[in-house]
Amino acid sequence: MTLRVDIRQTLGRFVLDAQFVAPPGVTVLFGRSGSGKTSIVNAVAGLSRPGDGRITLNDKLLYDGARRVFLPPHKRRLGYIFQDARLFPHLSVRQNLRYGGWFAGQHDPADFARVVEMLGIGALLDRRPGRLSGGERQRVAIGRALLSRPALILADEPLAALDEARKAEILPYFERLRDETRMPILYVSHAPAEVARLATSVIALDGGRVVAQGAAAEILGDPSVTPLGPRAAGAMLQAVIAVQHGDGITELSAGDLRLLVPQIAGAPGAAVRVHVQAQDVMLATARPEGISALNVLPARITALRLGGGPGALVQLDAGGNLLLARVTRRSVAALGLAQGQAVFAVLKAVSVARDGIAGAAGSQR
Ligand SMILES: Nc1ncnc2c1ncn2[C@@H]1O[C@H](COP(=O)(O)OP(=O)(O)OP(=O)(O)O)[C@@H](O)[C@H]1O
Repeated sequence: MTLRVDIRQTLGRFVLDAQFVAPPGVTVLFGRSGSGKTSIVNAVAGLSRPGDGRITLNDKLLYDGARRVFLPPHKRRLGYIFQDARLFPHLSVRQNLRYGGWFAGQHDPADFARVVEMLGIGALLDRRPGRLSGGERQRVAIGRALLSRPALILADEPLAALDEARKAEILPYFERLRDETRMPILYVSHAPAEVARLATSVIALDGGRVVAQGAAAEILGDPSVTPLGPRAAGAMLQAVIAVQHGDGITELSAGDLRLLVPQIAGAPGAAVRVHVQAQDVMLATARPEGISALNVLPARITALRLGGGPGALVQLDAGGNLLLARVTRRSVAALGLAQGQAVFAVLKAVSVARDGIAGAAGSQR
């Protein structure tokens, strides 16, 4: 699946002027509030009509301003997951799920059973949505979207209305959606941890424009792309489980790096992704001794971005992986940090999530 978007739209005083290509996988529209994420989703869904441009999904033309083509929403084969689950309150969970299949013109019992099992909603089938928790309702909404056999799922901040515990409950289901069904998803988020866990590619938005697009690790590791500001910056490393140590430590391998994290479940070889927030990385010009941090990584400075205030973002190459460190300008001057310099990165905290079919999940400090 490849979605191609090239649209211009004036919404009051806001001008959306966005061009991007969403390759297969989870493409996250990432940007602060008001950057135009929902406006793009609405245009792709056919809920709004851009003033000009073109939208295609594979070979299918959804919208073409010049040729006056506008495919109505129900002909676009899209599955929707909103912030609020929007289930039919008078129907049972089973009927809500069947509605998805009915919309696709078919009910495949094997498919139904597979989706119910994947989302762990078998025990809820006879309940009405009013008697479900927010997290359960959202799992049913994911199931309903899947069973409509869409060509693309649109997920507009599907976790935003949930508390932290419910978010942690739902995120693994989106990972399973990504890794097991390979369903293409256009996912709206302004939460860096969510982006680091789920994104295959990232489209960074600012003021209605695409400021960067590319593979998740590359965009998240770029100090010049900080849609939410440098405080929220953080890199994502793709790794595999290398060794399960007897003392409750898991050793990961990422490029030429070895990382130690508190134990996460999974067999050696299982793919994981590691989110390292820039504020959790300290820099030293010599290898620090007598330090409690498990991960002190040799690295090289590849870019430096000085902010307008007291802060600076430093991009590092550590064994072929991009990392970001947030330090003060004062430290940059005191340590004489410069591009090309060899340093040691001290990781104070990382979080680890599954990545790919054989993955494992967990989050550690
Ligand atoms: N129909 C409309 N008329 C006027 N202005 C609009 C309309 N729709 C959206 N806007 C404006 O366009 C801008 C982008 O809105 P949009 O909802 O796409 O942003 P967003 O990135 O999804 O934000 P959020 O994360 O808060 O949902 C906002 O400034 C909004 O006020």
